[in-house]
Amino acid sequence: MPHSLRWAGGFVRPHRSRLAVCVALSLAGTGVGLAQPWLTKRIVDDGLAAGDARLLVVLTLGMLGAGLVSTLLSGANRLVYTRASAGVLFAMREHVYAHLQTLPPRFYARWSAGDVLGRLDGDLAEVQRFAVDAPLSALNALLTLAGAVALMLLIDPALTLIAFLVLPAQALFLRGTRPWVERSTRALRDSMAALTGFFVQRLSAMKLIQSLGAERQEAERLAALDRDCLRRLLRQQTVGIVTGGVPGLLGSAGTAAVFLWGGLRVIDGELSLGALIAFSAYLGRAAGPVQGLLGLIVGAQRARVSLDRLGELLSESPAVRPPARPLSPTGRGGALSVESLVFGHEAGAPVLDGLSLTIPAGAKVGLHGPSGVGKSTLTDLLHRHYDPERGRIALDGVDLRDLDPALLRRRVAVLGQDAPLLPGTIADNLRFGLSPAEAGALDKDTLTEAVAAAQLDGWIAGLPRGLDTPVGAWASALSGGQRQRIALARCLLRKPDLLILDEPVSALDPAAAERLTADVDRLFAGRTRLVISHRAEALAGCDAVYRLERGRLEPVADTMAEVACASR
Ligand SMILES: Nc1ncnc2c1ncn2[C@@H]1O[C@H](COP(=O)(O)OP(=O)(O)OP(=O)(O)O)[C@@H](O)[C@H]1O
Repeated sequence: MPHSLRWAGGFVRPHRSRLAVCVALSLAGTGVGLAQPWLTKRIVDDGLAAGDARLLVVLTLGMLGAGLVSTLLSGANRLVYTRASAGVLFAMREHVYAHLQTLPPRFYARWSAGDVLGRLDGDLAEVQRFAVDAPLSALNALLTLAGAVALMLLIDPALTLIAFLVLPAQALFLRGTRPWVERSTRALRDSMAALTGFFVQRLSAMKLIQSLGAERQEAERLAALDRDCLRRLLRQQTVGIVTGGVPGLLGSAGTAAVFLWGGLRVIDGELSLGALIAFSAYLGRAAGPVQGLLGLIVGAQRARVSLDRLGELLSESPAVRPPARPLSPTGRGGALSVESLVFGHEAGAPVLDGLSLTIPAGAKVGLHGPSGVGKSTLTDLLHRHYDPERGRIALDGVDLRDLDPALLRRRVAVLGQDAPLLPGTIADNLRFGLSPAEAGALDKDTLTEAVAAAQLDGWIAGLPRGLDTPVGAWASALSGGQRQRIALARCLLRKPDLLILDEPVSALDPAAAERLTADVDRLFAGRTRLVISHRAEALAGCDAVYRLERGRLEPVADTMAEVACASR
């Protein structure tokens, strides 16, 4: 917890001056707020009871002025506070997102998107509330309480004692019900996270749900989650009603006692009516801060749970680290050399076990092998999503671990079987990943050229908005072939030295597969290519073909016969 609090504190620190302004505005607001009951007392006792009309006018105007100042102060406070509080939340979220961007595919295979989203959303907000709101609320509450108590003591010390007799009972009650509050809140948050997870998973698998006719089961599953959420929501509300109601009742008993004893003293002439009215107003103002302070303890416990959950996410370590002093490659031919590579996803179970491969600059090499043998794992290693456990991978003679990962991924492009696109236009997707300067330097002619080279020009010319056509949130309105060709045009614009084609034609029919292979060969002629495929069309024209088996590569003499045999 102390370490996590330090982590959260690091995001609050840059906003200290804004928060100090909030405290100053709160102080001023509290002062003005506390002056109002005092003015009421003077209006009743010195204006009304004494029949002083001039003083009555002055005090009433003072009351109006105090109301105006109080509104302005609280408005300004709210704006400054929102700026600081949102700044803290956004900075924390950006920090967690930056960490998520360093995590390997293995992390995304293990964690559900709903779970990560729940932590990015609910847990971060909980921590932000505690880190920013709690100190300010505590300070505000303490100041208001101290001011109210001081003024109550000034009006009547004995009455103050009577008023505060109920406070220990209220405090004890709230303390006792804390675990109940915490349990019900946690249960509700779990249930809401389950609902978020449901939508994240189901929306991306809607086609599957429809294809398998699982709509009814899924609707029932959602209804069950809703019922569970409603049950927990009602329980949390019941807890809220009780934990808010009982202290409220105790407070009313305290107020009744103040009015009874204070009223008797007013009747006896020992206390003025205005003093009793002002006293009761201060009593009302003191009750809120007390409950607020007790509520902060519950807030701290909730924040602790959220900090733990965020800590789990942040303790996931990146699989690779950028080198302290990256080396610059001497050549730019895209020659690849893999030496005695050993790597496994689980300790002691290597997927690649002593694999060696050399691809001279400009050569096209093919690779195939049974499903699950480690072909995609090899691609992930070549793109440095992981580092080898043993052995070495070098691009143009430089170990990948010595290259800046961003530069490596510019020089090595992967065209996979599913070419995911991001929301935006076709042009946005073509420019994706380029720096603003590079993207700005790409004029429409260059984009059109790349699109024509990828044989998308006919299709794009038929679209009313051409390259500015949005691809939609999931790009599901495009065919697999169209998505793949957009990805191919994107690869072209990045001008890689080494192109890895991981099952590039698996979604295409034989004729389209042949066309795509021929286009890639034409567009990337002279550049190094590694083609991973089960399909003979994709492996056509390779300088050498290897079979991946038991973690190593075996050269294949007759590619076509081998692949045809493997695919039977
Ligand atoms: N994130 C992961 N965590 C644990 N094991 C994994 C992970 N990714 C892959 N594996 C395992 O590593 C092995 C190689 O998987 P990989 O995806 O590289 O195979 P592949 O040859 O590309 O298969 P396919 O041709 O079916 O795509 C498989 O046994 C797979 O279950």
